[in-house]
Amino acid sequence: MCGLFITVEGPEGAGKTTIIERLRMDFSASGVPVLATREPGGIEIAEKIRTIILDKEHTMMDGRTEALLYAAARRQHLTEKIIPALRRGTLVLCDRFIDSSLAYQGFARGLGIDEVYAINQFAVNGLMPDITLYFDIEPEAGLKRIAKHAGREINRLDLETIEFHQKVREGYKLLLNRFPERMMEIDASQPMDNVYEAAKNIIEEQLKSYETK
Ligand SMILES: Nc1ncnc2c1ncn2[C@@H]1O[C@H](COP(=O)(O)OP(=O)(O)OP(=O)(O)O)[C@@H](O)[C@H]1O
Ligand SMILES: Cc1cn([C@H]2C[C@H](O)[C@@H](COP(=O)(O)O)O2)c(=O)[nH]c1=O
Repeated sequence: MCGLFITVEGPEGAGKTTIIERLRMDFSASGVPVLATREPGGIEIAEKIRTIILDKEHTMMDGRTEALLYAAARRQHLTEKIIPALRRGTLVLCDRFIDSSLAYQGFARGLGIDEVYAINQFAVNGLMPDITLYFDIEPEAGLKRIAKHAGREINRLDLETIEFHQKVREGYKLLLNRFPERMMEIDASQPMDNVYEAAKNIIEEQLKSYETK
């Protein structure tokens, strides 16, 4: 695989989507081929799965069903969009990936990080991100941001209890210890420009070491 695969993770309202869009525009303007995409979604089949998972009416959805649907959406997104882009040498910026499943379904939902990792290994077939930027924020602060964000639809996962969102953050902290070689933490409670600069610097460093390989 030739391109660089960067994922951005974190609790709700950490600023992932906003910063990815700014990175996409800036890298693209400086001539770097870049693709910004998201999970669950990014392509038609996965966007349809997203609608099913996040529908507020689906309160009866079983935790394992939820985990399998995220993994299925991921598989299709990888094969149809991410892998072809990486083969073309593109910088891929993906809003959430496998670590969301580990933190939300594995830890917060209580299915087990190892169990959810196993079903996801079947989905990704060994393809892991080169770098994962973890945007850290207290869930209360992140949820306040999205409540203020005009036009941001509130989905089934947003409506989970504050304890659930705190467990998501705790889950991410466990993952930082588990994958120190690829996961890097950024304080996302900082002003937007600082978060952006921190993310951009890390990616530029990666691009440099990648070019010298
Ligand atoms: N560093 C920041 N400081 C203040 N507000 C921010 C910051 N970053 C993002 N925001 C604002 O917070 C809101 C949520 O941002 P964004 O949608 O990028 O978060 P997200 O991490 O993608 O959320 P989710 O995963 O829940 O979709 C937006 O209104 C955005 O403008
Ligand atoms: C990929 C993935 C996502 N989730 C959760 C996290 C969020 O609550 C929603 C996605 O909404 P966003 O506004 O696009 O962030 O889905 C999850 O629980 N597990 C996953 O694997």
